[in-house]
Amino acid sequence: MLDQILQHKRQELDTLELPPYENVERRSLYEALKNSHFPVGLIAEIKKASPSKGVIQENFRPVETATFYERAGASAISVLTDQRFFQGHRQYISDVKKHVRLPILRKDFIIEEEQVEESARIGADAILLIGEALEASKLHELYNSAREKGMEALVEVHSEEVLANILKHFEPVIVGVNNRDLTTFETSLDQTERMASYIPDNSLLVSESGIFTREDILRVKRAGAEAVLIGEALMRHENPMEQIDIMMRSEAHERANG
Ligand SMILES: O=P(O)(O)OC[C@@H](O)[C@@H](O)c1c[nH]c2ccccc12
Repeated sequence: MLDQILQHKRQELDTLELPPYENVERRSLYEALKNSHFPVGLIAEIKKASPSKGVIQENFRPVETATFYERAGASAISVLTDQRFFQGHRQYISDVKKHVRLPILRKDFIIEEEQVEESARIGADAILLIGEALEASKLHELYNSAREKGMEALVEVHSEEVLANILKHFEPVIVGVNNRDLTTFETSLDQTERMASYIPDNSLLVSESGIFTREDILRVKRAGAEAVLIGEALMRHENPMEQIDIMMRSEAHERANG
């Protein structure tokens, strides 16, 4: 599946037209995650559909959902912009950015410099860079480019080998472990537990995908995650604020902390 997506991205790049610059104030994803008032930072994701689950939310209203996430105390918002496989759009970033004060992560398959420039123009605060989709040297180059443009990057990995390769080049400030294998869609929180010991001490670990309950959150937190990235569990709920409350603010957290 990942190969198919990347092939499509390369085709899209041939006709990519850069939009004009949105005049935005950039916000730090890292700071927002560190300063979470929940026991872990929360990146709340906006996605209409995915290749593994099909349409997740029929009545899709990205701006409204983003404002609910913000009111419920999320640290940051992730917005899918891939059209073909996730029914996203780059316009959603500009729209959401106008209505919330949280940092916004552009969730897409970024493989070339033009997409980094595009992300800066539409007002993204951070971009996703997927270890499994990029050569480590290319990933490093795009990472530096994002930083130069005033953005941050969430460097996502699934496997230990891919992480090891990246660490030969540099230590990303924010590392995401994707619990989902993008080639098979197999998802297991074991992945965060397996990978945690390989993450550099100074990197902030985000556990991504397949998180549905407060027990799931406690589990990845215990493994060392300082933040979680949650999509489906919030998008399927008709009241995402209540769902965030249930998952993030539980007494179970207080017991675990106290
Ligand atoms: O909906 P979930 O299982 O909570 O997962 C969210 C997020 O981790 C997932 O959308 C994701 C993680 N890495 C990606 C890379 C591309 C597209 C999507 C993703």
